[in-house]
Amino acid sequence: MITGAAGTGKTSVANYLRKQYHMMKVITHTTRQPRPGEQNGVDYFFETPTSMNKLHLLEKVEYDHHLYGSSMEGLQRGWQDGRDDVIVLDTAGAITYEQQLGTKVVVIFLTVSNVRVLSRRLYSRGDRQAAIHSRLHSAEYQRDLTLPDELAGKAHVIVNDDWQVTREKIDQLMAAQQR
Ligand SMILES: Nc1nc2c(ncn2[C@@H]2O[C@H](COP(=O)(O)OP(=O)(O)O)[C@@H](O)[C@H]2O)c(=O)[nH]1
Ligand SMILES: Nc1ncnc2c1ncn2[C@@H]1O[C@H](COP(=O)(O)OP(=O)(O)O)[C@@H](O)[C@H]1O
Repeated sequence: MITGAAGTGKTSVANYLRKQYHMMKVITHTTRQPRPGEQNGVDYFFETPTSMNKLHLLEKVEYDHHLYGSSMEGLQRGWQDGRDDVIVLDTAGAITYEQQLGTKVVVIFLTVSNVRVLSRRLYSRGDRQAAIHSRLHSAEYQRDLTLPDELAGKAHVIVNDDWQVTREKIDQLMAAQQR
């Protein structure tokens, strides 16, 4: 399970785990608009508020004025062929999952040494200026910059300043899990 503020590299780490360790990325649902390059059913299931409300979600949050939630159908895809799942959540969702699944789940909290790099990363990812502004000023983004007390001592904190170093830390974590 990967959590942390916008731009800290959650999606990058999830994609790395998918490619390098053949994990199944859990596709969650959102009412926000797709970003350039995002595909329905790959990055998210893009929903309307009406279609979102019809889903049987395990948990649901509001983040920067949009709804996000995870469904049983999304989670079961990985279980069918015995692969480990990787899911990307805000810290509220991460707390919910950690409390429900306990030791069955490995929690990674991503952060950076200097938060000012985050807006640049969102910009280079192709996010629109207005979306970046709204995101950086949202209460949820501000909250997710800090490891919540509920995850202290449970989450593996990785400072993602340098992608090469982050990859090595993920590899070490994976090796420790397999022991
Ligand atoms: N609790 C919860 N959070 C989710 C879910 N899907 C995505 N998120 C989180 O919602 C937040 C906003 O996601 P997104 O708009 O893709 O922005 P990003 O963090 O900049 O990639 C991120 O913290 C995601 O991890 C979900 O199903 N449940
Ligand atoms: N260590 C890093 N150094 C520079 N850019 C990075 C690093 N890690 C991720 N990125 C880039 O920053 C942007 C945001 O990363 P992303 O994985 O989408 O973050 P999140 O899912 O947490 O919002 C992407 O364009 C990604 O390629």
